[in-house]
Amino acid sequence: CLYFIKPNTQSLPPGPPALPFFGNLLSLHPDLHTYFAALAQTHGPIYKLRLGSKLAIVITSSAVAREVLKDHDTVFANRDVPAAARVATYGGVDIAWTPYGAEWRMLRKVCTAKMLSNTTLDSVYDLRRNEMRKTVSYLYGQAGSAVNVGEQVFLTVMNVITSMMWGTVVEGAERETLGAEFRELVAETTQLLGKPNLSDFFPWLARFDLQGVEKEMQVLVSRFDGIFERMIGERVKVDEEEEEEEENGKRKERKDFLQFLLDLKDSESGDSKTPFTLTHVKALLMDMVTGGTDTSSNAIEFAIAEVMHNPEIMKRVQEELEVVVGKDNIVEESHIRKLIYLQAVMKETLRLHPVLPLLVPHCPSQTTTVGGYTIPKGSRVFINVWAIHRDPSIWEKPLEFDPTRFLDAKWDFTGNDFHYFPFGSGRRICAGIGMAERTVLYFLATLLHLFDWTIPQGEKLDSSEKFGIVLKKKTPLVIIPTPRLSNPELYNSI
Ligand code: HEM
Repeated sequence: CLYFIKPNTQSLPPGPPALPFFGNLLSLHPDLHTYFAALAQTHGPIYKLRLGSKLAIVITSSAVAREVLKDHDTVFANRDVPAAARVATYGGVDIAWTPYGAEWRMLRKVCTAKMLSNTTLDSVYDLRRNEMRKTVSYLYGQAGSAVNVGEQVFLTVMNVITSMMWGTVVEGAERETLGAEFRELVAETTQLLGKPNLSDFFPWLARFDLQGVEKEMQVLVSRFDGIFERMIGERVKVDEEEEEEEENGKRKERKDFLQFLLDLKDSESGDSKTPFTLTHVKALLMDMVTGGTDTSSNAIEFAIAEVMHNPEIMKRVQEELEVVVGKDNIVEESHIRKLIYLQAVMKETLRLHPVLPLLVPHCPSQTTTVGGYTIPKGSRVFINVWAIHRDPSIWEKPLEFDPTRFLDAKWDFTGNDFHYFPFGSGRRICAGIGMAERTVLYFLATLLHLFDWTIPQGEKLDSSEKFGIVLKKKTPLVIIPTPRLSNPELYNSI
């Protein structure tokens, strides 16, 4: 009898009826995360959609996510690279899009063991601090007027990232111009990456680039590339000029990413089978500017909006800051580990608004059985972490913003618990967790310690979401800062 109720392991998962040729493409809703969650109510924790000739699998349960990201981690540690992403990353040679294998392992190692390791991140704290202080001083000047917080935070995160990349090369006015150019480029790139592209749904049409997405992306990439080339060129020139000083022992020690990557490229110590090339340097820089900016800044924006929504929570955050940091002091990164409640606020923000709500889609390198169904090689697998984070069978009052659920330290960012994994899990887990934690917590702590925030008269606070490659707030958070502390020096201590 058991034989009959066992799912047929040869069958594909269920799914909504599909049209010939287009499949389910025409009924897709732009807010994919909520649309996918609604379909799961009818079709269950694992279902299929036909997007043109591409098979998409949507996973909406903690147990099935575990099968994919843990039990079959190696098989699913691959990507189905969209045409636009391939162009954006020098042919997909960055960390996020490289297939699972030796090259990816080498890039990941460069990134996590060196560039984004705690030791390296500690060593460039000054750069983060400087940028944060500049923003504080700007906000102080804006006291009483409405400020677009997301824009300011994005700008600051972008400046932090670029100064970590090549902080010691670009200074003064050039920094400002470069920052603005990057902002525009990143916005256009993410927008283009999120645009549905026929080339991805009908791969045999890809070579025609019917919507011109690849062509547009190529233009953006050449602009990025121009900047990367210029930075690398300037760095190499300065290096040569300084060779003499080095002989006299006077050469300044540089510790930014660009220097680290260039040294690595030139060193013979790399793995000879998977050499680290100039293209890799550029693709990694690209990952940093596109992957590291929007994600953290949107998380910060959501966190401030949620805390403002809940005055009791704001009070508790500010009380903790007064105890740990004090009223005549500024927040330093060293305070963060003692800000237990604020850490819970970050976790709860990423539960309710995971900024990559469907992770970065995974792709099995061989046909595999998951949840009793066949997932064919090459399908695009979406894991709806957004829906799992709101699953009422896991979370009590899932729609309520309540940081206390994280106070007993039960959940962390390691991806070991498939009830909570905003950074993903397994081999492809986010490569920038340490950096994201530092940035989000340091920024939140500083902004909430130094300022009270109010909504302009007649405006309403809301924390609704708009789907994109990165989940954003539907309406930007435009709010008024009022200095909380009496010592003006705390606001101008650059
Ligand atoms: C709040 C901030 C952030 C969140 C929530 C976040 C989340 C994620 C998620 C969900 C993934 C995909 C995991 C998967 O494939 O299953 C990812 C991948 C990645 N993230 Fe993040 N991220 C954040 C910030 C950052 C930062 C600051 C950096 C670097 C500076 C970064 C670099 C990367 C890279 C390189 C990957 C690709 C990893 C791979 O494919 O091996 N992220 N991130």
